[in-house]
Amino acid sequence: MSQQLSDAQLEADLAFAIQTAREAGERIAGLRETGRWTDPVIMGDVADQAADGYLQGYLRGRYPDDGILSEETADSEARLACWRTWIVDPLDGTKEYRTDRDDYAVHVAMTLDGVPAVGAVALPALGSVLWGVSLPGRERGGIEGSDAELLRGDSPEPDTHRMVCSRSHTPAWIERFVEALGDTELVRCGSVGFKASRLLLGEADLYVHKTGLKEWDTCAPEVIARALGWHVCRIDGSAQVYNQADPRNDELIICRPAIAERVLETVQRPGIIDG
Ligand SMILES: Nc1ncnc2c1ncn2[C@@H]1O[C@H](COP(=O)(O)O)[C@@H](OP(=O)(O)O)[C@H]1O
Ligand SMILES: [Mg+2]
Repeated sequence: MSQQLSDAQLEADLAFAIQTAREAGERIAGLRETGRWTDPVIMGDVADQAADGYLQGYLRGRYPDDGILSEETADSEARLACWRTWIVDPLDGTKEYRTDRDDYAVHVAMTLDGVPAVGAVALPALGSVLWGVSLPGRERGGIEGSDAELLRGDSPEPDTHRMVCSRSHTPAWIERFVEALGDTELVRCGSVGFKASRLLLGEADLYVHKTGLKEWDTCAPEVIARALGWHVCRIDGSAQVYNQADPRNDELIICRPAIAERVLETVQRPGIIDG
């Protein structure tokens, strides 16, 4: 990172991420509550567009020189030249939103030269927003709209690990992985942001996914997990680099640093995810 973000700018960016994630989330929760759309797919599309329009309008107005990468808007290579790029998922966990479940989220993150910096994950059905700053040396995170305290990555390990995995894109290798890791039970739910929130709220310990993720799925959840000292990496152990020309990044591991080596050794063992 060649340039430095001032403390004042960091505060403003964080407040902006929290506010816009919360307000976009309130909009899509409200849309669903109206009961106006009886076709769940149409309702999901309407919510996607409503949240995206809101986020894009706010972002373009406030930060006209920053890059934007959103799941719901045609991509532009202009963002590749930007020091600051916002990466947003207006509705993560679309399938769950459509089926009246609580496990969906709005993600708003900001990256600096591809490094995750600021993030907010709104959980509209729960009325809360998790937030974080993951810049090295300036890490901090928390939750608004809830009395809960977020768990740090060095919090004690339970004897049996609870691993969150996708409800609707459950990979075939997951049972092999869980058996090889031992003492692990599966918790299936939607949305990357919602899954990361399970770890930070003490309801799960580990998240491993291999295929189909995009930068907007992982960026804001990664920021918050890193901000609280959780280990976040790809399946080969390397760090995600954001604002790439191809937003498909596929993989994500989030776990406590204390078990990172064991998780990586198990997931990389021949025949586990490549079998
Ligand atoms: N195998 C796969 N193929 C396509 N998309 C996938 C995928 N695995 C995860 N995703 C995407 O990652 C997000 C979280 O998935 P899941 O809820 O299954 O964990 C979803 O984003 P959206 O809901 O924003 O489309 C989903 O589309
Ligand atoms: Mg998504």
